[in-house]
Amino acid sequence: GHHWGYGKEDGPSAWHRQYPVAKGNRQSPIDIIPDEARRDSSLGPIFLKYDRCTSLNISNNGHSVVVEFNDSDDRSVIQGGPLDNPYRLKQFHFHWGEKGCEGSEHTVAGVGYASELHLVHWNAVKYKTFEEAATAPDGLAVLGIFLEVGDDHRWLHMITDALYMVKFKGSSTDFKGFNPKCLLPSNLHYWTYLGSLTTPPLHESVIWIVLKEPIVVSDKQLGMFRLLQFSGEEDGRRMRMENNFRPPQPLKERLVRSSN
Ligand SMILES: CCCCCNS(=O)(=O)c1cc(S(N)(=O)=O)ccc1C(=O)O
Ligand SMILES: [Zn+2]
Repeated sequence: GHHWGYGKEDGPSAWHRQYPVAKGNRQSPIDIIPDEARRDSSLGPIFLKYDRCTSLNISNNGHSVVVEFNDSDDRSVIQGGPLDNPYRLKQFHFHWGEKGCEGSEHTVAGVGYASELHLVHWNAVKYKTFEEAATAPDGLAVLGIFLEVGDDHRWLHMITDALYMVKFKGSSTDFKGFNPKCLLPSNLHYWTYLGSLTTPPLHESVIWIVLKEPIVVSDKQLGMFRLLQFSGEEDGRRMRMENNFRPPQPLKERLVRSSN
């Protein structure tokens, strides 16, 4: 149908037809140029208070694999840095390529990583629901973490071991007790800028916080993500889930700031 995807006909270059904001002034991702980012001493550290986080399920939504969290209270929040309020963790998901040199959404001085993890948070102080926050200019805060290929990641297997249960679009399974703190790099230095969702509806509602230090995962672990399918179990054509990333968008009048 006329649903969006990552193929030739329904991919990022076509999204503007149904989502004109795709050509807006604060679209994501972007190419981050470290030398042009403004070091801002007023930017404090970010704090991830995930200790009481409650993961619920892992699912294949036809675009990525998503782990959802209980966001009915402030049990798991991100705060500090560029944020004026604590933002509640709602879900995390990944974007990846078919080979190691591309797959991330943000790039750094033109260089892509093999994958990018997005932890999506929403401003429950100012907005009553996630849906309302998702359309507000300061409604969402997404923490982006680059994945590069190297040794096995000691905790990522908890996710890759579950992927066979969500191979097809629309599948979901319980996924309790997972704390995404285990997916963070040792150093939380970041770049931050005002942007958007990187998938339709592309709302310009995201304060992006992109960590400078990637985490390391093995090609075998990344390969498990490529066993997922964009398509449903009954769909005739098999569609391997890979290259589910939007390319960098024009920076326009924006400034990227850097924590120390
Ligand atoms: C009310 C409409 C909200 C749609 C966005 N939902 S989301 O969880 O923030 C999201 C963010 C992103 S992204 N890459 O963080 O902008 C990708 C997918 C989704 C999703 O819908 O699964
Ligand atoms: Zn994303």
